[in-house]
Amino acid sequence: MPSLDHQHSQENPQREKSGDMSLVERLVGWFKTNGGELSPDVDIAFDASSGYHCRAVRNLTSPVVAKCPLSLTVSHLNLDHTQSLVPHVESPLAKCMGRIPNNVLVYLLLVEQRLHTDPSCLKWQPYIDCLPEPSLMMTPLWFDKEDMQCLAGTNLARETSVKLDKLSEEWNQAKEVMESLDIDITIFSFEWFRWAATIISSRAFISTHIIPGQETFPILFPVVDILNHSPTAKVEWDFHPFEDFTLKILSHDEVRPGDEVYNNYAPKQNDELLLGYGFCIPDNPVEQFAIKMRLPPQIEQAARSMKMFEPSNIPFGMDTSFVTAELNEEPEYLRPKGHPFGRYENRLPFFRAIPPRIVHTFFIQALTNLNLNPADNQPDSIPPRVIFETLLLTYEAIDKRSQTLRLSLNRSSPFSNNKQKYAIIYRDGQAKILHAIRDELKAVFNTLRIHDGVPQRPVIISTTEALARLTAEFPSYAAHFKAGLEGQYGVDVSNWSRYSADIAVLEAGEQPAELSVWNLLLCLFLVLYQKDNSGTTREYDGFRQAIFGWVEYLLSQTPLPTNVTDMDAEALQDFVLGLTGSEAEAERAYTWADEVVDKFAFPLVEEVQGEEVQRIYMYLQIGSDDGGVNGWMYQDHEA
Ligand SMILES: C[S@@+](CC[C@H](N)C(=O)[O-])C[C@H]1O[C@@H](n2cnc3c(N)ncnc32)[C@H](O)[C@@H]1O
Repeated sequence: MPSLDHQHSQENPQREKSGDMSLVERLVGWFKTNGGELSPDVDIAFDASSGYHCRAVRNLTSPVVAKCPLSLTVSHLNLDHTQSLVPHVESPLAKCMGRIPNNVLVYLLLVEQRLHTDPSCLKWQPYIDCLPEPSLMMTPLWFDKEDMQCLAGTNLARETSVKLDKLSEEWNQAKEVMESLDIDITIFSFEWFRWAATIISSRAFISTHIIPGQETFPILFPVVDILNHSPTAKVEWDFHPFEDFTLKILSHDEVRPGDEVYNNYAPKQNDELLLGYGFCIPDNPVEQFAIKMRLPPQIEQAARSMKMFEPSNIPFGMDTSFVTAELNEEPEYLRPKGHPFGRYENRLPFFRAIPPRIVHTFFIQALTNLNLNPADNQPDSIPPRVIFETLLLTYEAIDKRSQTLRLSLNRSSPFSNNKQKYAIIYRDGQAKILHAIRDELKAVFNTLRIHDGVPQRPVIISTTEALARLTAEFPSYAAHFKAGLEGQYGVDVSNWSRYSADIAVLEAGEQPAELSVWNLLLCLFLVLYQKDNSGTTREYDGFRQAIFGWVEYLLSQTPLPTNVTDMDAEALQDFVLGLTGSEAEAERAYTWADEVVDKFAFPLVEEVQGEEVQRIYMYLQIGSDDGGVNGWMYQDHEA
């Protein structure tokens, strides 16, 4: 297959010169002669970064910038000889009507108009000659390997290959149909097919307003489509059905001579702009982060049978319309604070960035993780423990996603081309949103931390705080436990910051230890609690001691196991002072602690002196006091 450049330079050397003003003059002449209107106050200019565009040459005397009659439009309809809405073109492609989808037929028509050498077949030549060349195409469909690297970690990286696959499938099917109809396909190729698809995605309008009452299809309006996009342009699209389309600038008297006159393609996010048009808007105000998520089918089925998709069972005051909405492949969007579309209704401020369907998905998973029956939960009084689990699952998913799309700091190297420039604008904008939402969720964890004292509300703690409580409440047991830690893990327990630093280092290495420390600690806590209850050691005055309160809470969530794991109970003696009970009791305590850790412990990355370290946390509350209706969940936590 000859290369594109070679192919088109052979046919028409003029076409090499994008920006050639004689081509524009020819286009405008042709347009006006055939019933189009272009304001006398504007001209068409060209620059390398945004191509042809419209510019005011003087103050605008009227809002009308351009008006294109239906008769000049390009669409598959031109191949349909049974209609009289638009002129017909004589083309063998007419035989493909009904055999090739309309949106694909228009690609073939464009390629034919672009490459056919017989002038008598060319209906829109002045227009086609001004369309950007393949070498100027900027959408990811035209990215090379290096350009694609700029999209690494973004949703568009995948969508680009999905779109290319779909296009290639459409091309293969179209080719098959043309061959079966004995159409000469020498001028057609996938490369030109891709060019035509890009022309349509970057400049076609939808037919709905000019040809109402018919299935929607893409339609090109020559000259009107020369205006570039600005998200702040105030314009009116004035369609006269079956007649013409006029593009008007509202507040036209604000446009100064020399200003670019913009269209507004409607609020579009950078993924849509980049994929369809090949450019992006820096700091695009409507930018969101697309996310697709489904429950595993079995869990979804079970949840449905438990009526969890009934609107009356949707928690947190969320909008319930998603339960009846058609499930499709469309993504949903994470919305950062201050988004112009507003955020999602939710009684819990930290969930307002997240679409209700996604929160609901994690809510169901949270109930599953906690072995709770949905019927026991009133949607308007969900226990904080369940809220916390939902938050944790949401955070973990967003945190994981944000690992694959890091914030890029101090980008200093220049872009090697405009494709990369726009790809990076999009990529960095996406990373900024994702990390802002991750930080918003993470801020809740920061408020739930305690560093000292007996907590008066549910908390999250690492083994550092648990050991500190142990030292305060049971000093001799703590001393024994710490000696065990030093001996077994080589950590320095002489003060809490040294311990934290050492355990974090182990966590990052090949033998992470904090889960095991939790296991041992909880085992000790239980032993202490049981001793106390049996009245053999000391008096227990209920909630004044955090450790006993925590054990009671954990026992309410995870009862003592009936089956125990075999273990070396003697090894426990290095940590649990005076472990004189039966071996079976020690094994039971250890098994219980293991189950609790397995179910409730979670990793959280925190920043210590500018470095990210991972610690293992537990959610704990004292006894049954879950923080009440005005608890942490209803506060707005600053990221
Ligand atoms: C409808 S056409 C506008 C006319 C186009 N400039 C041309 O040369 O024919 C849309 C294309 O214009 C360019 N474009 C539009 N708005 C832009 C903007 N704000 N910044 C950069 N390029 C823009 C993109 O290449 C886009 O695919």
